[in-house]
Amino acid sequence: MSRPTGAWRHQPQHRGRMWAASPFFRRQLVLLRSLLPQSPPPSSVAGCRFAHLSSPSGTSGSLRAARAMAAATVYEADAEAVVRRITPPLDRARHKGQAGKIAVIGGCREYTGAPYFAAISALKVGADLSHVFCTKDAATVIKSYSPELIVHPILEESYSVRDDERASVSSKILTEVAKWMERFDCIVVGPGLGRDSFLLDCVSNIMKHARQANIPTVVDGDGLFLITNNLGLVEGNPLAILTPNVYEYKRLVQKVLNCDVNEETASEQLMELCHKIGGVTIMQKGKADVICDGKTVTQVSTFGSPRRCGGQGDILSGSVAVFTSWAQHFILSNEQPTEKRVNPTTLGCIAGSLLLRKAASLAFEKNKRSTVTTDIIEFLGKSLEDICPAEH
Ligand SMILES: NC(=O)C1=CN([C@@H]2O[C@H](COP(=O)(O)OP(=O)(O)OC[C@H]3O[C@@H](n4cnc5c(N)ncnc54)[C@H](O)[C@@H]3O)[C@@H](O)[C@H]2O)[C@@H](O)CC1
Ligand SMILES: Nc1ncnc2c1ncn2[C@@H]1O[C@H](COP(=O)(O)OP(=O)(O)OP(=O)(O)O)[C@@H](O)[C@H]1O
Ligand SMILES: [Mg+2]
Repeated sequence: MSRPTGAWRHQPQHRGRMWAASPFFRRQLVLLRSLLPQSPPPSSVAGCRFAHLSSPSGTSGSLRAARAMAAATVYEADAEAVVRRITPPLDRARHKGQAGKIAVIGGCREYTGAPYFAAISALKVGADLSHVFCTKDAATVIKSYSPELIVHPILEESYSVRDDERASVSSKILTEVAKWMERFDCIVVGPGLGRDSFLLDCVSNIMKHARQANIPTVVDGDGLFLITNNLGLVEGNPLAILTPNVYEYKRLVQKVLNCDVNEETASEQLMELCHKIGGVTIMQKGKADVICDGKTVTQVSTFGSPRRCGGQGDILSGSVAVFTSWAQHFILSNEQPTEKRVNPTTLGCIAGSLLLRKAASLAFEKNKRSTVTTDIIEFLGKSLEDICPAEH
C-alpha cells in the first residue's frame, strides 16, 4: 500500500495577507501533520474579513480572530491520503461488527429509496452491519430491496396514532431504539424521514439519546429540516455532522445567521455558521463539498459526475457514517494527545465525499445519461479498492 503524501494541500487561488506566524495557525498545522506526518505545510494562508464572526462564549478575542482568519482559506484535502489512512485493514482476526455498525433513522410512506441508499452504501463501503429504523409502511418495502439490511418497523406518523396514545407510543419507540443505540458506531438521521410532526418529535428524542450515548450523528435530508427548527438538538455537539444540500444550507443560514447565502464570503459564512451552532461539523454539498468543523475549512472537489440524480446525498451520508466511525477508531488507536487530534468527523466527511465522487465518475463513464443512484452504489467497492486495496 502506498503511503500518503500529504493530507491537506493549499488552494493557491485564495486571497489575502500572510498570518502563518499566528500561534493558532501553527497549532492547526501540528494537528494536520500529526495525522499525516509527510503533509507539506501550506505555503501561505490568506486572511480576510472576520470582525463580524461570533464564537462560543468564553473564546478569547485572539482565538476568535485566528479562527475567523482560518476560515478565509479553503484547503483542498488530499482525500485519498485520508481514505488510506483511516480505512482499517481486513484483519482475519476480527469478528463481525468490528468494521462498524451503522443505523439509519429514516423511511416513511413517501420515501423508501433514501434510507435504503444510505444503509446499503454503509455496507458497500465496508461496515459489517447496517440497520434502518423506519415506519411500518416503509419497512416491508425496504426489506424487499435488500436482505442485507436489518429493518426495524418502529416509527409512527400522526395519522396512525390517536392523540391519547401519543405519549405512550413515543416512549415505546424511544425504549425500542435505545435498546440498540449503544451498539452503533454512528447513526444517520433523516434520509427519507418525512416531516410528520409526531414522527419528528420521536426522532428528536432519539437524537437526544444518541447524544447522551456519544454516538456520532450524521444529520441529512429531513433531519436537517428538524434541526433547523430545533437547533438545540445539535448545538455544541462535536459528534454531529450536518450535510446540507444547496437548499438545506440556504434554510440553515437564513435561520441561524438571519441572512442569505453570500457566495463572496462563502467560507467565512460557513465558519460563522459552525460557530453559531457551536461545535458541529458541516459539509456543504455542491460542486465542491466544503467541510468546516469550526477550526478549518477543507474541500473535496474531485470531479464526480454531471448527472444530478436524486439519492447521491444519501450515498454520501451512509459513507460518511462509516468513515467517521473508522476515523474515530484510527485516532483513538494511534494514541495522539487529545490536543493534537484532528476531528474524526472532518476526516469522515472528506473520505465519504471522495468515495462518492469516484463512484459517480465510474458509474457515469459506464452509463452516461442513464446513470442513477443504484449504478453509483455498484461502484463504491471499486472506488475504495482503487485507493486502498483489500489485499496488500
Ligand atoms: N428515492 C428517494 O426516496 C429519495 C428521497 N429523498 C428524500 O426526500 C426528502 C426531501 O429531500 P429533498 O432534497 O427533495 O428536499 P426538499 O423537499 O427540501 O426539496 C425538494 C426539491 O425542491 C426544490 N427546492 C427546495 N427548496 C428550494 C428553494 N428554496 N428554491 C428552489 N427550489 C427549492 C429542489 O429542487 C429540491 O430538490 C428527504 O427525506 C430526502 O432524504 C432524497 O434523498 C432523494 C431520493
Ligand atoms: N454542482 C455539482 N457538481 C458536481 N457534483 C455535485 C454538484 N452538486 C452535488 N454534487 C455531488 O453530489 C453529492 C450530493 O449532493 P446533492 O446536492 O445532490 O445532495 P442531496 O440533494 O442531498 O442529494 P439527495 O438527492 O440524496 O437528497 C455531493 O456530495 C457532490 O459529490
Ligand atoms: Mg438529501
